Amino acid sequence: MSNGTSTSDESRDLESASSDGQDDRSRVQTSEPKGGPDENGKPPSSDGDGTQFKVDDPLFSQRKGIFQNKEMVRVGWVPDGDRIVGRDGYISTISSCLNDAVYGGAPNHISITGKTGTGKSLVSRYVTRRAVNASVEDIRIGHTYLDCSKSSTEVQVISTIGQQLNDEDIYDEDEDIVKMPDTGLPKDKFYKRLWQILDHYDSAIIILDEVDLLKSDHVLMSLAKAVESNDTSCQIGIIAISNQINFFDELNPRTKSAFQTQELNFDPYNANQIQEILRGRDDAFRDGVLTDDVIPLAAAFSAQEHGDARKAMRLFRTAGELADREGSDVVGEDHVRSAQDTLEKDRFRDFLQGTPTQMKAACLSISAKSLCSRDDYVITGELYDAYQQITNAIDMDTIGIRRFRDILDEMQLSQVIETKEVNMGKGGGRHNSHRLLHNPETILDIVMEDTRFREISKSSLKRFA
Ligand SMILES: Nc1ncnc2c1ncn2[C@@H]1O[C@H](COP(=O)(O)OP(=O)(O)OP(=O)(O)O)[C@@H](O)[C@H]1O
Repeated sequence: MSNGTSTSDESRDLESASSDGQDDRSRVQTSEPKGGPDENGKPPSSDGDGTQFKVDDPLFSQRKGIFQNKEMVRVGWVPDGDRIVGRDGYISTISSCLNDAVYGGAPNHISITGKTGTGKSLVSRYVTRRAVNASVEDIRIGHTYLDCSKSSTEVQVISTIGQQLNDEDIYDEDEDIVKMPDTGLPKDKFYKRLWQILDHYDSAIIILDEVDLLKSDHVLMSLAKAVESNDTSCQIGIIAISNQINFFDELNPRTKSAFQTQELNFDPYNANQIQEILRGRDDAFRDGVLTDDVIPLAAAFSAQEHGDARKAMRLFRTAGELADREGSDVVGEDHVRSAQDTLEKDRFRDFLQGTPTQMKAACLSISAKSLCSRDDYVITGELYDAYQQITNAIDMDTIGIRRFRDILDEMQLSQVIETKEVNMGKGGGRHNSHRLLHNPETILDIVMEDTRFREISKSSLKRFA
């Protein structure tokens, strides 16, 4: 199998792999000792500016790490086609939509929906890269990838696309170099500069990931109509990606009429496909370090969440990092379980960050219930009782049942809980009943990080349930 390339513009992935694909430990190992011996007779090294350091510095391990090429298990790494599993049909449809760009013609716009971790970004970036490489002589294809969760206003989108495409000196009609700042210009000037930059290309493929997070869809219309409006001669093809299945139906009608797309919906993976995806990256690890259980277990955890390859890749990488950190020579089942726990905590911490204290108290109440009761589902009234006891115990304001229901709705939307309606039988009526989708211990650990909840110990929770 051949290695793919990484793209520098990966923005959603916060993991810190080094850009050359080597982890930091292997770089320490390759430092060549220079200069005279130290007080123990060992040769000292220099970091190039004359600072001396010892090769056997106890801060750093001299052992070989778990990874051979950690970059390959970074979520944003774009592999070659032989490592892409089960996406041939989508690859073929997207490539036919982009085909005209290869000759400098107009690519078709594409809208892609699908659950998280179904390969939408990967396949879009992979096919775009193939199209750019396949362009016929003298045809220039510009390509950009933009994460709209980071660039969500119209100006941010325009300036980011302009900056990414402005990779060499482009001159305007007055022979001045076109510069694309982040801010400080009226909107029409941003657009003018973008059109000048785009004129430099025959066609451009613009990937807008998380497009539902755009503050306004006007920018989609402007880009889609740019040639028709004589703003630029560059033929633009937009690949717009969203997790929200209805996003494209809900566009403003004017945008929808300008932005006609080939629609694709990516299916989730099954556990076997996830295993295959991970096996396609096992050479990220050194030979023989992965025990047999690692890939099936990581795939099973990810398959529980609709077959999310993003989660699988994170588990795979984090398990390796944990093994590396504890100085283990192998990655085992325990590392995958700990990775699952770490990632779940991170995810829950992200969710709770910035939410009101009331949300934390509500989370605590359902965690207490699910720790102490054999019944998976708890009706709203019982949860509210537990919540009230908790807020009273720590002398916190208590919200009314209506607002509490809103909080439960929010928890359901964020997939912290699952809610169903239950019929309590004759005279009992119908009630909403809720089930925690996470490990209650994990949630307790995170909620307890907030000092206001510290006085409630884990052991005392039972009395609230
Ligand atoms: N078919 C596949 N073959 C190999 N690797 C894959 C495949 N699908 C996804 N991956 C890997 O899984 C991870 C997540 O994929 P990707 O980011 O493309 O998903 P996504 O659908 O765009 O997710 P999100 O909606 O969360 O952005 C990446 O590391 C990607 O390389």
